[in-house]
Amino acid sequence: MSTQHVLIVDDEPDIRELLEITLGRMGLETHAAGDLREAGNLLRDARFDLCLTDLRLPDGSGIQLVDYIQQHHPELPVAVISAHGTMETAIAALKAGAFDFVAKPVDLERLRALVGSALKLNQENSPQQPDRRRQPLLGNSPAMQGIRDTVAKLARSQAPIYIHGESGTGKELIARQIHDQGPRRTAPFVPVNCGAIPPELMESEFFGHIKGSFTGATVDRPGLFQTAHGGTLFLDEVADLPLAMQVKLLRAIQERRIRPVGANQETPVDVRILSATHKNLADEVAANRFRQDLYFRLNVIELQAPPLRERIEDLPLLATHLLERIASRWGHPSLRLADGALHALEQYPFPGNVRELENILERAATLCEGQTLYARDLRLSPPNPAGNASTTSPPPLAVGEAALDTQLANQQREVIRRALEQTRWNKTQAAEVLGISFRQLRYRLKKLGIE
Ligand SMILES: Nc1ncnc2c1ncn2[C@@H]1O[C@H](COP(=O)(O)OP(=O)(O)OP(=O)(O)O)[C@@H](O)[C@H]1O
Repeated sequence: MSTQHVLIVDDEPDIRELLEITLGRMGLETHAAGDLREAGNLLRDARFDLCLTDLRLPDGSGIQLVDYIQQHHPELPVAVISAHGTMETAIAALKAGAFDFVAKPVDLERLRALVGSALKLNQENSPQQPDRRRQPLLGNSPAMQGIRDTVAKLARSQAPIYIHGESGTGKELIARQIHDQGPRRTAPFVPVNCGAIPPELMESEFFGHIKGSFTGATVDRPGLFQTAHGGTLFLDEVADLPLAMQVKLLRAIQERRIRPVGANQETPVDVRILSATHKNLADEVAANRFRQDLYFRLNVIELQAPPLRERIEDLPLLATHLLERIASRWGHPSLRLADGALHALEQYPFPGNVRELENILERAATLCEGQTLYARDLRLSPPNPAGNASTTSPPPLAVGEAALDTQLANQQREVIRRALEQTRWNKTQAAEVLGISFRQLRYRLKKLGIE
């Protein structure tokens, strides 16, 4: 691989030297500039793979350089070095498009991790491995196209992103895309439903614990931060975090260090934080249920996931895609929607958004006869304005009881397995996802013969 070039912009010779030595040891070629003007000249004359800039320069601010690079060299990742206590400027730099920041005094381990991630960005152009497990973010509505463009941009940065949107609008899918398209994609994406962890276990879930730290801690156990090291931690339903945990989380994010329960030492962690909730986080702050300082740290960049009813033009594409998924999961031949059924769906408000669409189609696929789903198979709750659709529907079902039972059992098995996989086999969380109690889940696992 050819040598990679890094532009270092800092007016302090000591820091420049430290950076040049550290990066040189990583096999990188460094070029240094003492101010904005010199940096501009170097950027015009040579090609760089990364730029590291101080925020305070003799002839201007590092944010100006971030802006300049965004405009003239959008492919070049730029990270800023901020003096301690200027967190707000560092956040402003992230908003301007810097991909990350490192605080002074520079922690060399952290610097090396940052440089490593930045240089992976340049390999982005290599063709992506097709990955069948990756779900695309579907929809050609202007709103969805906008989200895909923003995701592509945000994936390159390390800035915390807060995704706001109603339940089932695809917030987790968006977070996954940000992870999958960024330099951290080979490391884990760890989703956590903050509302599903019992408060007394929260600290140990997030930070891990060491053997003997409390009754039941029989082995050392890593927490979510350690599991996500090098990757992304997605805090879903972040508004549900208890206040005591919010303080600890803020500290972990700020210091980029955690202390496992019962440990004497802190451990450095390198995790990008994405978060989401269907609640209005600003309202939660106003009601003193969410800490303002944590809100500012999480909400550096906000993304809105639009409700399905506001981009109903995406429905045919989504429905086709979801039906393909259902058919292939069940080993069915392809399924299709009758025109009347599509029309009925287009009139429906979808309070549960894409997830609800998926559930409606899955249920309809169980109930329908043959390969076509008709309006009445959908069982939409409000009065169906496409009432005339029934005239185009076939006669009532003639499926035998036993066959229906088997289909329903298969469907349940499938949905439960998905919930378990999604929650990394955490039965308490899986029960929550499924909207049933833990006992009910245990009962069903036994009944359906799932181990
Ligand atoms: N644009 C989309 N394209 C394809 N599938 C989508 C899209 N949006 C959502 N989905 C699908 O809808 C389901 C719900 O999405 P997801 O879990 O990301 O929503 P969410 O907003 O995180 O939900 P919740 O608020 O309940 O946590 C998933 O199966 C997801 O794959």
